Amino acid sequence: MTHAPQATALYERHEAYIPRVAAIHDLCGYGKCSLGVAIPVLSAAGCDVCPVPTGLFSSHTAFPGWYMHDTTDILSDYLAAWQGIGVELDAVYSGFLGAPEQVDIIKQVWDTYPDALRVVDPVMADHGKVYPTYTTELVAAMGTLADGADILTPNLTEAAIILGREWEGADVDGETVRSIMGALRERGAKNVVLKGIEHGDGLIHNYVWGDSVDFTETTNAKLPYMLHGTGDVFASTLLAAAMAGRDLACATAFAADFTADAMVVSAKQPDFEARGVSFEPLLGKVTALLG
Ligand SMILES: Nc1ncnc2c1ncn2[C@@H]1O[C@H](COP(=O)(O)OP(=O)(O)O)[C@@H](O)[C@H]1O
Ligand SMILES: Cc1ncc(COP(=O)(O)O)c(C=O)c1O
Repeated sequence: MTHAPQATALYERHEAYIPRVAAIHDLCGYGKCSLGVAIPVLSAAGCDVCPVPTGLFSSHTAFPGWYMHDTTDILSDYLAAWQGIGVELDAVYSGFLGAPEQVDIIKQVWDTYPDALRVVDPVMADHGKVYPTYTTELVAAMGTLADGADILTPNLTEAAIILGREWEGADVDGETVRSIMGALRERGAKNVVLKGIEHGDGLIHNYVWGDSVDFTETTNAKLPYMLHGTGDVFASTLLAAAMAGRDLACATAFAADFTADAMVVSAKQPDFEARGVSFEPLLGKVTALLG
């Protein structure tokens, strides 16, 4: 007998209610990523997005000569002021961070809002390499944040770092996928979405597994180019679908399809490989999640 994967929604959407999401990411002046993706995508899903900037960047670090301003010093007062005016949150979505102290600040936010959904995109590395602004301390701290997530969305490099394992490239077999996801769950992550796996079949595979979803795989044709910002588009659309009341199997499939569609739109723009992923014309698909 075959067993159809089961999944239950992590967030129950009530028709007239607008959920509030704290988006804890950097702000980039140029390049499609982080808050520049999270704010429009979650807003299109009818969420009230409250940004917490972890840093200010002139551009995505894929561009040479980028400038960064670390905002760690302002964050405690910034968040205390929210408490002063009684801000309530339904979800806390963190991504690219500027310093290890920011992990403690996010854990304080979790403590302040114990019922809010904790979504951790452990943005810190790709293709076996840590991003240039990430120190050893920040990488270690990010691992502890991953352990407290309700939804954790690492790529293979980030998963290997969190688990202290060797990065084996993007082409890993099904047994390795289960072993990585099982180990991340054992450390404490409730649901894991493992992104960007290849099995040499011309497809990109994403996997989701956790307390609220049986082990499920989604596949998309692998497009013959890479663009910066796709990780943020994937995580933001996944959360948009979850906040619209979709279960994580549906949300993962939605995110993978949306990201691939955005990559196709991007390829029609001038100089597209430099400008990163363009998703703006597709935001109506996110709003349609509410229909
Ligand atoms: N070349 C591609 N073709 C199709 N989908 C892609 C491609 N690159 C990325 N994606 C989609 O975007 C998701 C996020 O990928 P990626 O940008 O590699 O994440 P990260 O930046 O966090 O490593 C993938 O899991 C996949 O669904
Ligand atoms: C400033 C900044 N923000 C966010 C990201 C994450 O971007 P991506 O979605 O391309 O993984 C990066 C990656 O290098 C970055 O440099």
